Amino acid sequence: MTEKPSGPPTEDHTPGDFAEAAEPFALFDEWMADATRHEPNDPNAVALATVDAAGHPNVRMVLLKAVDPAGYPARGFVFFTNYESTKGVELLAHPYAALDFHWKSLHRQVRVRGPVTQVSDAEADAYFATRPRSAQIGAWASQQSRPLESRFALEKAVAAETAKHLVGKVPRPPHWSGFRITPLEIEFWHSRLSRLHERVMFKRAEAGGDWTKTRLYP
Ligand SMILES: Cc1cc2nc3c(=O)[nH]c(=O)nc-3n(C[C@H](O)[C@H](O)[C@H](O)COP(=O)(O)O)c2cc1C
Ligand SMILES: Cc1ncc(COP(=O)(O)O)c(CN)c1O
Repeated sequence: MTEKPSGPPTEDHTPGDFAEAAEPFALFDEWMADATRHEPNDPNAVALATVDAAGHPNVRMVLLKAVDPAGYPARGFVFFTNYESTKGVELLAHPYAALDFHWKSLHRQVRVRGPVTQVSDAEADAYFATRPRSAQIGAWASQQSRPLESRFALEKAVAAETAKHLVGKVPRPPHWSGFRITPLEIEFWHSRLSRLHERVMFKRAEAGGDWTKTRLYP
């Protein structure tokens, strides 16, 4: 396969030396803010890796909905899904995950690994309440990741749920909620010329612990 040029030289995409950062959360916020300005869509899209009961990896995209502010005990990365989906079942059985953000137009990648916890009902309710009504109905209608007989069967389920929730607020389905990944590792990657990329890994032994920072060969 011939390689297409991947845009302008990238030396200038990250002014300053991001290896100077003392801790990863502020740097992540900066990079997410840059992505929000530059990516054409879904700057918060992230690949989420889990493992199944056989120890086999699985990966799919989700949308990052929050990064906790400083001071939050299990400060981490939050997304929402159906707990009965494949990812939901895998995370409930083996609550450890990896994330991979790739902001193509910025030539940047951030990788995260850490233990996973369930968000509180209050957090899930608060986020669910912000979703468009049609997406709230969809959360009731979709048995995510289970076999669907036909598109018509889904449309019937949507119609039935719409009829059930004609008036008033749509409550959050009990099986629809969020997961929080509390990072013990965060790696920042920025492409440089000749594949001599910049990599900086932050690690800590436990949530709330001190970060160590290491440069890695590209
Ligand atoms: C850009 C993008 C963002 C997505 N965001 C979510 C999300 O936040 N939550 C979710 O449940 N599925 C999301 N999906 C769908 C998932 O990738 C996946 O198809 C679905 O959740 C089923 O995954 P599972 O069978 O591994 O549980 C997204 C898909 C794409 C392409
Ligand atoms: C099935 C599903 N659930 C949840 C989400 C999360 O995003 P939102 O809450 O904005 O719908 C997505 C985003 N594509 C999705 O596809």
